[in-house]
Amino acid sequence: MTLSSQQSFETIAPAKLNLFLHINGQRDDGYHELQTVFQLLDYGDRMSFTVTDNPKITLTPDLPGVPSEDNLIIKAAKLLQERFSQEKRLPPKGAHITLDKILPMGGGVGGGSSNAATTLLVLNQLWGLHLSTDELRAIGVKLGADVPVFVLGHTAWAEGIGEQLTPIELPEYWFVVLKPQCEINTKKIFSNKVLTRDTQKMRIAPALEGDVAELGNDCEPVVKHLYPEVEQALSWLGQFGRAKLTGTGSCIFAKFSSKEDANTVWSQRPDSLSGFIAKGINKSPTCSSLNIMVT
Ligand SMILES: C[C@@](CO)(OP(=O)(O)O)[C@H](O)COP(=O)(O)OP(=O)(O)OC[C@H]1O[C@@H](n2ccc(N)nc2=O)[C@H](O)[C@@H]1O
Ligand SMILES: Nc1ncnc2c1ncn2[C@@H]1O[C@H](COP(=O)(O)OP(=O)(O)O)[C@@H](O)[C@H]1O
Repeated sequence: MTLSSQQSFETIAPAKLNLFLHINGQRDDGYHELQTVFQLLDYGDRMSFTVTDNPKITLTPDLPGVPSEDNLIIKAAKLLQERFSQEKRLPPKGAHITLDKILPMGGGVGGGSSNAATTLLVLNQLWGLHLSTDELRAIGVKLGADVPVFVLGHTAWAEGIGEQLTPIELPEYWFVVLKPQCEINTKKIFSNKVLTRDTQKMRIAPALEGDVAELGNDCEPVVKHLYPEVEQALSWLGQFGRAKLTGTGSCIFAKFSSKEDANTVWSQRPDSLSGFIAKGINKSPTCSSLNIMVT
């Protein structure tokens, strides 16, 4: 049975970590050129989708602080509805979507982008649109630089503004991800005058595992300066391994070779730090259950 003959679908929208993040320049449109590795995690928001004949897109529950029209899920569904009308020349279908948000917002783990990509992948199939993954990636990048990697649905080496992707296979390590008590606006960090913007480009996705461990995040000095709570969290986690910022923060992480080691550190964390433990995965659960080939 294909998904287009189904009416409902439930899945996890996974989180990501940036195992390192280099900023190599700035384009004329203000966006920054990056090199990074996106590591997908086996931890994320639960989402469900039910097709409706009525063209309305509804989402429950509301996300506190995010008006419905700004929610990336609604924006993604509406962009896809426009394509539906163009391709099928029929009145568009609608959807009822539920979101069980567990990922910290403004945390650099890509929750909003992952929600948007999951919406594109699932509704593409439930509405019987049959757009290719490349077409969905092109729609996704209009919603945010981080969306295409979640459409690809694979841990990846990334360049450009984060949309030029090469899938890679990494060992499935465990990560302790800690969330200091602050949310960080991506734009605020990227517009900071003293942000490093001239890290030399690496010529190729390095033989990743060893090399990536040594590489840092160019946003870290600015974020540590503006948010002392991030600096404190980094020094606490740094006692147990190499601790790094993900994206523009505020979450930080360190890698462990077993769940037990990760748990030992997690159980000792200060009360001021929330977060989660997760395993690194190569392929996203949504792409696996939708039988999408990674290319
Ligand atoms: C920095 C990264 C690294 O993974 O992650 P987060 O910390 O946000 O998760 C991403 O590139 C963020 O992607 P995303 O959160 O989708 O960003 P967008 O909505 O496209 O952009 C938000 C703002 O960040 C700036 N921006 C974003 C990406 C980029 N390559 N250069 C930029 O200068 C732009 O000012 C833009 O207005
Ligand atoms: N579905 C969504 N989930 C989370 N955030 C969303 C969503 N839609 C819009 N947003 C907005 O995007 C901002 C950044 O989202 P998020 O992906 O959680 O953080 P980050 O980009 O730091 O990983 C949020 O603070 C919120 O204002």
